[in-house]
Amino acid sequence: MVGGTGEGGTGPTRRGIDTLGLREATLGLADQVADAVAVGEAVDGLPAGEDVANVLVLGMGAAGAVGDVLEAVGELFLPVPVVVAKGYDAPSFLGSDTLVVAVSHSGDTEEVLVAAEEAQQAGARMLAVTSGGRLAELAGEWGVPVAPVPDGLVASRAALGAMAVPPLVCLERMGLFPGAHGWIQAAVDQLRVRADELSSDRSSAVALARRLGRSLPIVYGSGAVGRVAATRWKTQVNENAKSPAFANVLPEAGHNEVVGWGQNGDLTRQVFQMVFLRHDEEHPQQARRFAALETVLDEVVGGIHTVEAAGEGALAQLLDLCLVGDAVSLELAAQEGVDPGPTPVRDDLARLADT
Ligand SMILES: O=P(O)(O)OC[C@H]1O[C@](O)(CO)[C@@H](O)[C@@H]1O
Repeated sequence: MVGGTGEGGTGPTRRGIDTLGLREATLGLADQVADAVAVGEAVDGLPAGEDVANVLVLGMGAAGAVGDVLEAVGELFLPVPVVVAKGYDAPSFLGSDTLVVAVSHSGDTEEVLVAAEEAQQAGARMLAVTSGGRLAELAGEWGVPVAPVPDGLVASRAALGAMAVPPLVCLERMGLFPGAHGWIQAAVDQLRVRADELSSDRSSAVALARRLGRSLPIVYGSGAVGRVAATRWKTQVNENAKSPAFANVLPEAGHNEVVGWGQNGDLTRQVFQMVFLRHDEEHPQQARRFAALETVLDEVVGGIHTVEAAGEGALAQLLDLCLVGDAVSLELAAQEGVDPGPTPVRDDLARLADT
């Protein structure tokens, strides 16, 4: 369910330009997840699961989001901690009892390659998730198993299922995530239902994008599921709609960020709208806090919208929220006439940093 306050409403929508075909790839998440199960099952030469003390995921941007998903799953289901490293450096606990999952769609993301080399030198057990590039070459040299990302997935940010699911299946095969197949199947079932709804011109994503208009969204989620989904919403709005967006996690934000709301309310009301991501895993006390937050924020933001996850289990609900956010980001792009594919500012940044 998507609901809320604020201006706008449903109506005929423009699909706009989409040179990479991100919309089709995004709405195909259910098939992507289902296909990725077979990829995870086919990975050869997995390291032993015995005595794995921790899991370290290396990834940047959308591949870092894969790490966030694995971290949330770890928090909810795994007997060992999962940590995500989004940068050049691997954490100091890295050792032979660490399972390192190096994720890069292109296989050429510099930070991941540097941290993966460090992991290899530390004698970590490794798995690479990539469609090729230098990471695939290194994996070949090191004898590291690879979960291949299939050709045809247009960008890292449209390959969340293809990159996150094989490691989950591998974790199950290594004895670290019993029941993974069942939770993944529940996610596929829900993603099919959601994609049906989202493909309509009068979908909840179209309606929410219209209400958000040209405001800056601030996305709040709670717990592991809400934290990861809110961050994914933010980054997808950034990358697809090329718009500023922000995310924070409850209950922590209630202890600091929320304290700043109220001052300059005339200004914040013109600029920001809130999106609350709700799910069945949230702490009962959190439900009361969301209601209280609506009262506190009502006067100082342009609108408050609630998106409720559906599906059986935490993984289904997490991916469900991600899919809605992906769709909203694409609708925001369409309604502003923005092509979601190219990311010129990031390309400029990389060029400037390399000169
Ligand atoms: O999965 P990859 O290819 O490592 O890309 C990770 C991130 O880096 C970029 O390719 C470029 O910054 C992003 O599109 C992506 O989110």
